[in-house]
Amino acid sequence: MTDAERPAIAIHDLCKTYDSGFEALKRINLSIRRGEIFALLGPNGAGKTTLIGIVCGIVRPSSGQVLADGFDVVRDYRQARSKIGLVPQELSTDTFETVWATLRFSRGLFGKPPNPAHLEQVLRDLSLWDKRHSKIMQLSGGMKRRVLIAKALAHEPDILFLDEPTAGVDVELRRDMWQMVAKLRQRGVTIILTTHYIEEAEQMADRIGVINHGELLVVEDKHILMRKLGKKQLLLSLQDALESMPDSLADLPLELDTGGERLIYTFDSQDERTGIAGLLRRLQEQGIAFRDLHSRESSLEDIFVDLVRAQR
Ligand SMILES: Nc1ncnc2c1ncn2[C@@H]1O[C@H](COP(=O)(O)OP(=O)(O)OP(=O)(O)O)[C@@H](O)[C@H]1O
Repeated sequence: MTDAERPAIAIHDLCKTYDSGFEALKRINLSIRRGEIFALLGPNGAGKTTLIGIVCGIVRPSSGQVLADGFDVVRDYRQARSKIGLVPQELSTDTFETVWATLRFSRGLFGKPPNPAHLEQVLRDLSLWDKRHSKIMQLSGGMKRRVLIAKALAHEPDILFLDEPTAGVDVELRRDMWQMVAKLRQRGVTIILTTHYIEEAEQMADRIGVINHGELLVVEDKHILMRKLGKKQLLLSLQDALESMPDSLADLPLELDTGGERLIYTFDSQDERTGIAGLLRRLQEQGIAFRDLHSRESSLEDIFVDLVRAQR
């Protein structure tokens, strides 16, 4: 396999059972391509942080194998880890050290020779250059988050993990972060992120993985996922509210919404026959009049909620 063909991360039959006996990951198989932005989505407790922890060598797998750029994360821990930058969820950066010293030290930990020009670039990209001599504990929460990212990039990793990068950050920082992600991607860095803001994944990611109860439910190209699992809906605002769905319409994929004031008709966006003409005819026969109608397509969030619900 050439360098270009080798996946950034290759996960084979990965299982994790914590000492408590809790099975956090159940035979995960996943290959992350070089240079892609991969969004890992899942509800609370799904196993995302456990998975990231294993890839980054923080959590020990129970069985299975993970390769980062070809290096086994357990056996070749140092080489594997040097390929990876991790921006963790938690802020554990409250130190007396300055921003600059922290970055220099972090780079040194990975055995990389000093490179002040690289560190300067990272700090400038994150609007932290003016703060380089500040002690980290004196920075604001948003600035500390920027430092976490800078720290993860100090050793020039090829693979970057962002665990809930935008949870609780303000609009400006969120925008800066996404600009930075776009820039890193242009340089060929592989980016894996978890987020509760599914809209962000919808905008940024090339591929989406959905995990729940330690199982990967889907891994798919974002556009294919939206096309395959996306539904379209026709929303009809009724002239007069209905108390309940008339029996005569029970055979249709219809729901009554907002106190009987709206009918929602769901159809498959791939299907040529939408059934809308038939629906409108039947409504007319029933004397159900509407004052407005519009259509909407399911968002990634709708698809995500459906997938997780279906597993339950
Ligand atoms: N050290 C541990 N011992 C026992 N169980 C654990 C441990 N760490 C995590 N778990 C359990 O494993 C499951 C997965 O946790 P994990 O943190 O990986 O989920 P997550 O998808 O990252 O959730 P969140 O979105 O809330 O961060 C949870 O049920 C959690 O309680």
